[in-house]
Amino acid sequence: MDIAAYMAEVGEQARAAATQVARSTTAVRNQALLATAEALDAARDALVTANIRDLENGRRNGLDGAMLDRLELTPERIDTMIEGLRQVASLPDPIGEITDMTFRPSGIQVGKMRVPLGVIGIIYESRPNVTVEAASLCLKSGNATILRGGSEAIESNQAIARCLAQGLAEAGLPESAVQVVKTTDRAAVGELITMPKYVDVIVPRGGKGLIERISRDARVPVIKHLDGVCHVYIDSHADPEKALAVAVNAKTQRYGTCNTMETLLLDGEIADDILPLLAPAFAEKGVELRGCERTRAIIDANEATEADWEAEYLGPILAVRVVDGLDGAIAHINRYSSQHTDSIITENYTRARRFITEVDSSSVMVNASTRFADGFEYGLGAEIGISTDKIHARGPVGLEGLTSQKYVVFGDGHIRT
Ligand SMILES: NC(=O)C1=CN([C@@H]2O[C@H](COP(=O)(O)OP(=O)(O)OC[C@H]3O[C@@H](n4cnc5c(N)ncnc54)[C@H](OP(=O)(O)O)[C@@H]3O)[C@@H](O)[C@H]2O)C=CC1
Ligand SMILES: N[C@@H](CCC(=O)OP(=O)(O)O)C(=O)O
Repeated sequence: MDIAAYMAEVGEQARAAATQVARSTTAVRNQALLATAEALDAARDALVTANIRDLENGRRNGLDGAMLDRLELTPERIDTMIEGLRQVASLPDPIGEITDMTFRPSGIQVGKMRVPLGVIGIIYESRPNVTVEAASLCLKSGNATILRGGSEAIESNQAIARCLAQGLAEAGLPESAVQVVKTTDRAAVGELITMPKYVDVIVPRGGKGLIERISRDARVPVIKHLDGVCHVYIDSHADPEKALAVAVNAKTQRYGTCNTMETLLLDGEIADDILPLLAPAFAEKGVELRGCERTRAIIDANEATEADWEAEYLGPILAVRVVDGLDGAIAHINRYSSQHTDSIITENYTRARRFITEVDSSSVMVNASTRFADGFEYGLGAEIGISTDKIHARGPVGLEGLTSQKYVVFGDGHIRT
């Protein structure tokens, strides 16, 4: 396959489709979402068969249990994808909303209209359900999409792509409004991120390898959805019961997500009291602790090295460090955090305020688990992911994050003097 030619064709078709999607009505886009839900429901057998092929290939290629779990399409996960499409259809349409209308002294009326971004390219992990989530949010917000899922999910994603094409066609929208890249060759990623003529923005969801590639090569604006090296800091004014509950939840509720805690920080003043409570709770869950010297003087833990403070384990391992108060915690977080999500456990109002002001991450929390960093939990209805960028969207990105605003001006033959 000539990858450059193939991707140029995909891009050209997406650009043409974007115009049609942008001018379609809410009802038509909702019809496409609901018809896709029906198509998925009717294609359950085909989806499972395609997914079994992916799982078999994955096993042969040595994928670990966590990766296989993310790859799997169970009947319940197909239900959730179908339900997700229906939920997105029921969300308010952000497109076309005009706000901030004011009359200027000249007599013209100036406001802002919410509009789609155009063509969005999304590069994401081997989780077939993300194909449906990303496609549905982009379509609802009036965009065309080029989806490049993880290579291990290629068969499942192509089966889902057929359902999306069917849903779009039934609503009278071009099938190329959502295209799933047909090749696993990473050269296609290289093309996607260097086609500003056809692609308006790239959303990369992934880890270190993807970060390096995007930072080096992208020539299209990027909204990074990257790794989560998330922290919980237990302050000396923490309520021990809350500290225990939050720390255990932030690490163990789901190991493989970007908002899972990877490093636990404790104020030296309370480490002696809290660590002996935390250690058995983590041991019970099978979490390996890697501690600094001060931690290992209090509890049994393996030795943490510099690499552990930077690590995103995505598994049952936790780095633990005893720090000198809030200053030590903020310094550690701003040095090692990936600016995704960080939380302080404290009953002290002033320290909580300092933490949320001085920690430079997309979500900063007080007495809450980092696992809450999620579009659904924040009330956005759904999310495309969690932006670790500062512009154009930061934190969980829902429909609004996939749009922009343009100025609209109403006159009545007004001229500037
Ligand atoms: N912030 C957020 O919203 C989210 C962040 N993540 C992060 O993703 C990571 C886990 O997912 P994982 O699947 O391991 O991520 P990877 O970065 O390994 O893969 C994600 C996607 O990027 C592609 N990719 C990776 N490296 C390159 C490269 N050098 N050139 C071109 N394409 C590349 C992969 O393609 P291929 O299949 O070819 O490897 C895949 O499609 C974690 O760091 C997690 O925090 C995950 C979900 C959401
Ligand atoms: N916001 C999500 C996590 C983001 C996500 O999808 O991560 P992943 O499971 O690594 O693809 C959640 O809280 O479950």
